[in-house]
Amino acid sequence: MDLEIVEPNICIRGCCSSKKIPIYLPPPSYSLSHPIARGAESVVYEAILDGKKVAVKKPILSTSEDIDKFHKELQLLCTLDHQGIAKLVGAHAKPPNYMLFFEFYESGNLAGKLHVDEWSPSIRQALEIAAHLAKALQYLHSLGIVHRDVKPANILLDRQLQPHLADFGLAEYKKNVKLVSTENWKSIGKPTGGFHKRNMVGTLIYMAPEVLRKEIHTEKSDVYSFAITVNELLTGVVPYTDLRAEIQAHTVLEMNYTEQQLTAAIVSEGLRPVLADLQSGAPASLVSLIEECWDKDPQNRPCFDDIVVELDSILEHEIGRNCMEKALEESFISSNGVDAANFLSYQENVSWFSLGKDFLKRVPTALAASTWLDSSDDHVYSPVLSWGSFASCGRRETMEDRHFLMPQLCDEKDIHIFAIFDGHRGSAAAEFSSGALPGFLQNLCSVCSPSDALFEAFIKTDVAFRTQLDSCRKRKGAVQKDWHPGCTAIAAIIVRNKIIVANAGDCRTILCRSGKPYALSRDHVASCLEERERIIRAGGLVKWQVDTWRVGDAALQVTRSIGDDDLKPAVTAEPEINSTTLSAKDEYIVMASDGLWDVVSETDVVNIIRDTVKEPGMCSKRLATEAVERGSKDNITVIVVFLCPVSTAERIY
Ligand SMILES: Nc1ncnc2c1ncn2[C@@H]1O[C@H](COP(=O)(O)OP(=O)(O)OP(=O)(O)O)[C@@H](O)[C@H]1O
Ligand SMILES: [Mn+2]
Ligand SMILES: [Mn+2]
Repeated sequence: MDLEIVEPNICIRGCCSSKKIPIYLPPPSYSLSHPIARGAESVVYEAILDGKKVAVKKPILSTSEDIDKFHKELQLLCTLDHQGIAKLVGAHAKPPNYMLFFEFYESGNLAGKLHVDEWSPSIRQALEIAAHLAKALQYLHSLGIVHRDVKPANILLDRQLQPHLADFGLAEYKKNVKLVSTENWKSIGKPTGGFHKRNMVGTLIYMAPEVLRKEIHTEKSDVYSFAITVNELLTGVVPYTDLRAEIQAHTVLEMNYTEQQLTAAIVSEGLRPVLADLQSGAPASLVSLIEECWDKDPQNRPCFDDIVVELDSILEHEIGRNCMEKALEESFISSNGVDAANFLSYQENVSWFSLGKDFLKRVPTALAASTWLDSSDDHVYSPVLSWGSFASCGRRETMEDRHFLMPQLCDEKDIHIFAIFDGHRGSAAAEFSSGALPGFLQNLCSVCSPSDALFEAFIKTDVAFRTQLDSCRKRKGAVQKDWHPGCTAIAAIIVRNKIIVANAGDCRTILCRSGKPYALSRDHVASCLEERERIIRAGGLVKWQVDTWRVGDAALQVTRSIGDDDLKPAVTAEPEINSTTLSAKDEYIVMASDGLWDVVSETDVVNIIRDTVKEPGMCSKRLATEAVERGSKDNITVIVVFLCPVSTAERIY
């Protein structure tokens, strides 16, 4: 952006000057459109400057100290030029309007991206953001500047999701930082109850122990905040929001935990956020770098010169790994003969999901008028839904669970479908079913009731999968003859105030009604007498093997499933269907694969959700994490659907 510079380009006080950035933008060159953020100390607007979209930060000036602060921020910004730092393009540095003009970053700040958009970056994306950020901080520190407010809300993302460090409101030359004086604390906010509290908590979770003790802030304190931020990026969890019970409260943000308690725990007990876990794919070297960076002793934390080198090498390794996997896939695809060594990778390379999805042509949305809403009754209770999910492979090496969330089926705002498939003997059946079931349901919704549609869709999906598997077997060598993948399935349809759950296998759905859990499905396992008798009547074989009742030679524990063609028809795909009418007493449903229910009881689930921020994605994640911690050895998938509005205060902020 080449803007005309009016000489002398120096502020009234003589402290801010620049060769490139105009300090007195003439009012006709810009127009503010609307505020996009309101901070404690400023309002940020979207604006147009010389025909280009920009962001304008306009400080709230109430005292002469505030004007000093503006000059300091401008002075620093004029000296900075780095692609990892939010770019200042101009200023208006005289009364009555003090303003800073920045390049506009389209994807907002990292806090919003993670917790409002629920973006979950790949390991590679997270590493790239961390590396860019580390370089920006390395640059700042090389100029002798400490930022002192590194946190996701101050990291802006452009369209390509590259990070740009922003908000130099607290930045300072190292030589000028004496003590973190109360002056900084004063400037953070006038202590007006709720706001003050919220702002303090939002900030203090990123502050290093020495800063919390009001000792000196050094560049190592930025290293600490950087570590908390990168860990948040990897886990997607707001720091300290899923603390264990031993420390009194589960969530800081619910304010059970006072600032003083949290500060004390961080400073004296060495409390830190839950570290990113290796199961999620975070490289071990990255996890230990985070731990080093948040060491309680600033001297033990590495400097950004070292962090940059380390992150670059972790990133290179990660890219190398991705390339190798890709090369393997490609070499596989280009080789025609599929030999035994390739067999495993073949199973994984057939896209069973696409096969399922393309199995029948879906009805164009406009045509698929559902009859489910026809029996309209004007006075029925209508629940207000919000939903979220979380899936983890837990301690297993592979993930065989699949799930889908299909709110607003066929654009109907009152029809929602959610489903989980738990694969066994490979993930093929689960993958295929998650692709195929929605299409079948969509086709059936205009011709039969929701429960009939569910019943039919389960059967059709099972037949389709086994047909598909057969035709793969016929293509010579493609799929082994004795490979019989299967999956359990649970699906819930919510139509206005009715919920209908279809289940085949041991996934489970519960409804929390007046604070108590009610099962909306029954587990189909061989340890259940009724199911055992049904299998035998259908000509199947049930034996006590090792520790429990199991079906057939495959020794399956579940008695109903999609796929498992060696055990058909005894192991049926016919679902059992339950339904209920919802009222204001109904709070939420939880659907999960057996990986959760094996170790967490229905009552525990209700208790855990009670203590978790009321955000369905976070509740799902919290339940799955709990199951892993309790030693679940299985894959875990959880879907939480709230049935009544949850106040935003109880959600994230
Ligand atoms: N250049 C920009 N492009 C897009 N959004 C921006 C830009 N600058 C700021 N914002 C938005 O405004 C918010 C506040 O900006 P900034 O942190 O600089 O202000 P602040 O008043 O110092 O805030 P705080 O209350 O955190 O101290 C950012 O988190 C971001 O969402
Ligand atoms: Mn900020
Ligand atoms: Mn600020």
